[in-house]
Parts: sequence; C-alpha cells; structure tokens
Amino acid sequence: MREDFTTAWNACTEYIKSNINPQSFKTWFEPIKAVKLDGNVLTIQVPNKFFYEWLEENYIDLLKNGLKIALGENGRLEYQFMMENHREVGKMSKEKNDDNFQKGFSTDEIKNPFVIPGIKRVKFNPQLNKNYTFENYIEGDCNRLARSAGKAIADNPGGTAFNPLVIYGDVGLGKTHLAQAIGNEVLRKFEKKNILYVSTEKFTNQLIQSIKSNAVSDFVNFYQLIDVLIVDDIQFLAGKTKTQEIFFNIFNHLHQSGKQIILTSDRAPKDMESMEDRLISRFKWGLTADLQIPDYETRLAILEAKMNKEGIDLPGDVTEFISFNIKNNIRELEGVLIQLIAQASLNQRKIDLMLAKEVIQSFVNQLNKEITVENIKQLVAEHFQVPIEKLGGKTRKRSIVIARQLSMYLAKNLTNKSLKNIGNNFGGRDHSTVIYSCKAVQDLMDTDIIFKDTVAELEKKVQLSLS
Ligand SMILES: Nc1ncnc2c1ncn2[C@@H]1O[C@H](COP(=O)(O)OP(=O)(O)OP(=O)(O)O)[C@@H](O)[C@H]1O
Repeated sequence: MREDFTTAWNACTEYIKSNINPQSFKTWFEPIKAVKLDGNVLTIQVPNKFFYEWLEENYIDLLKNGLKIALGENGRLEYQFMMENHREVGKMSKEKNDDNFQKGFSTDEIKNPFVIPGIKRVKFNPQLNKNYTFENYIEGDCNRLARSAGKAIADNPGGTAFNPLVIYGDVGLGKTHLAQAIGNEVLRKFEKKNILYVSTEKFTNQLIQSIKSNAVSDFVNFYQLIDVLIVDDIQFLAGKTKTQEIFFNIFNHLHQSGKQIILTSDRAPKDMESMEDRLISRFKWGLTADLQIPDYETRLAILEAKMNKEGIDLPGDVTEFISFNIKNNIRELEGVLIQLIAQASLNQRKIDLMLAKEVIQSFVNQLNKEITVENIKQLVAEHFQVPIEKLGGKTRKRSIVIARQLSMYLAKNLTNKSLKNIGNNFGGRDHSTVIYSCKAVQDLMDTDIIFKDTVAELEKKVQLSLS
C-alpha cells in the first residue's frame, strides 16, 4: 500500500495539475516530494528556499485548494528544503549562521512552519546591528537632511521619493549607523518586511561564489525577494563590471516593484569612478544626502550620549577637550572614550585633562603644540562665520572689524607674540593698531555682557585647542 503522504500529495497535485499549464506544473510541482504526513500536517520537500518563496508568491491558492481536497479543511502544509542539490552553494561561506544567502540555501532541513491558511513568509535574518537606532543617532546640522529622509523612509519604505537613498560622507561619520537605523526602524514597524543589510564586499563575494557554483539566478532571485535592501560602501563596486551588471538588474527589479533601496558610499554618485553611467544615473533617482563633519556642540552631544550608554561620567573639561580636538571622525571620538576608560581602570588612573591629552595624542598627530595667531584667527572666523582672509584685509564692515579686533585681543593675551608680530599677521598692521584694537575690545566687554561671554567662550575654545 502506498504511503499516506504520497496519496495525500497525489490528490493535491491532481487538482493543481488540472488548474495550471503543463510547463508550470513540470517546473514547480514535479520536483516536489512528499515526505511525511503527521495527522493533518503534510510535509513536502522542495529544492531550495527560493522555490518555496516562489510557490508561496504564485501558487498559494492552488496549494490551499489542493490541500483541502486531499486533507479536508484543516489540512496544513510544512516545508523542508532538500540538502543534496545545494552542497555547492552551501560552501559559499565558511562562517556559520552568518549569512542569509548561505542559510537559505544550505541549511540542512530548515523547517518552515508553513501553515495554510494564514501563511507566514519566511523571514531572513536582516543582518542588522540592533545598537544602531535613530534614538542614539544624535541629530545635528551635519546630518539633518539624511536623518530626516531616513525617518520618512522608515515610516513608508519604498513609498517616498527617496528611493534610492544614497548616504555619503567621509570615514566614521555615521553612514552605516544611519542606514542600519532605518533598517531597524522598518523592522520594528513592519514586522513582515524582509530587510537585508549587506556590505558591498559580501555582496561581491556571494556573487563570485554563486558564479562558481552555477547559481547566479538563485542569487539574483534571493535579492529580488527583499523589501528593504541596504548596501554599504557601494564605492567598492568600482571596476567590478560583472557585479555592477548583476546589481543593476537587482536594483531595477526592486525599484520597479516599489521596494526600498538604501546605499552608502564614501563619495557622491557623481564622483564615483569606474562605475557604469547607467548605475550612477539610477543612484541619482532618489535622494543623495551627505553627512558632514559634526560641529563642536554635536560632537559633545554624541560623546555625552556614548557616556550615558556606558554608564560613565567624565569631568566637563575632559569631555569638552575631547570634543574639541577630535573633529573629523566619530569613531575616533568613541575610541578616545574607550581608551580613557581602559587606561583609568587598567592603570588605576584618574580621568582628568592630563590623561585625556595623553590618550588623544595617540589618536591625533597634529594636535596644536602651542597657540598660534593662525589658530585664533581660524576659531574667531569660524565663530563669526566670516572668511578668515578678511581678518587680514581692509574691510570696515562691522562684523569683520569686531572679529579682527577680537582676534588681535586674544592673540595679545594668549600668545607671547609681540605687538609687531601680531600686527603682521593681520595684513601688516602696525603695533598701534593692535593696541587700539585691544582697547576697543576691552571697552565693548565692559558695556556688553553678551560680547563678554563670547570672548570668554572663545578664550576657552582657544585654550582647549592646546595639547
Ligand atoms: N550622529 C551620531 N550619533 C551617534 N553616534 C554616531 C553618530 N554618527 C556616527 N556615530 C557613531 O560613530 C561610529 C562610526 O559610525 P559608522 O560606522 O556608521 O561610520 P561610517 O560613516 O559608516 O564609517 P566608514 O566610512 O568607516 O564605513 C559608530 O559607532 C556610530 O555609532
């Protein structure tokens, strides 16, 4: 007597066969084997995960009806993936459980609790780092546009004009954090969506492996099932013609299907070399948002947020000193904090300005050794938002005159330069002009309390820039 599961599956496929064309039946149902019937749960074996996804997307009603005929109203279906056919693909990565692509195709006996009715889609592991969220992504002028576009996407993935969202910026400015925060937020809000974060390097390696094992279409199909695809560091696609071509196809498919694409890069699409024009033009379809170097206040806020997370408290002058001196890379800002904590606990040292200076020395080579007139001019020009060269010029515009006089005042009080030398640094002015400027600043400080605060703030900034 034939086994029950074969009988049940035959009854099911009998119905399916009479309702689809022979070619589709041959392609999608002949390779399936029934392997078990447990009560009203029929287990079938399919060649791979993609196969399963395809059945779910395209033939679910047929399967439901067929199963009803074979097992009655309460019939349920469970899936197993075949192992034998996928050894090749299974070799794709040595890391275990690291990679969806590998997992989807190679895991021995993934059982999908595929229940009819009320079918659930199999979820990939999105490969997201849970620590990267919007809550701990501090907002500043440097990232406002990218951050708010990211939030809009997280509310409506694939449904905004920001598709793709290309986030670009220098090393360590938070591209990965922001891209993953979007992924985590989508995951939280839309539990059913398939999200995947992948680095360009991993994407390329997967592709190479799939070419070797003759499974490129499986690779493409896998990526085409994703609802929110996040690809990090796409500048590494440069010069990789085949990877660009496949990525182009995946991009088009996802975009046309209203799926969200988020890309990060260390440069703007227009500056990407050795990249096909058709890809670059697609990168420009949505929004390209850059991350700039955060200003002092934002760096301080980021540092304080990290301290909160670590549960530590540093003296104000230390946090100010770090934030002032580590300007270009937030990863370095965190690095200094970690070093400080490590030094303090390993060497039993108190965290103070002295230790902070030592630690920072190992991160930044170009700490200022002494206050220079040039430093002062730079800080004052930044503060008043005037071009630095105007400080040495002839302009009599009030904001520039004040910035110029204040720079001279600070140079006289904070450096040991002579009046003549200071004057030379301001377009060859003579020593009496420097004296006059210092007096003008002093008078203004005596009458304008806000100006006095500004001078104190700038003095502090100049001193913080000292190592
Ligand atoms: N606005 C921010 N608020 C809080 N933390 C931030 C912010 N921006 C960056 N960081 C932190 O700085 C570190 C570096 O960020 P991230 O790895 O995202 O940078 P990246 O731009 O992707 O760097 P790379 O170019 O090296 O890939 C991370 O730990 C991240 O959490």
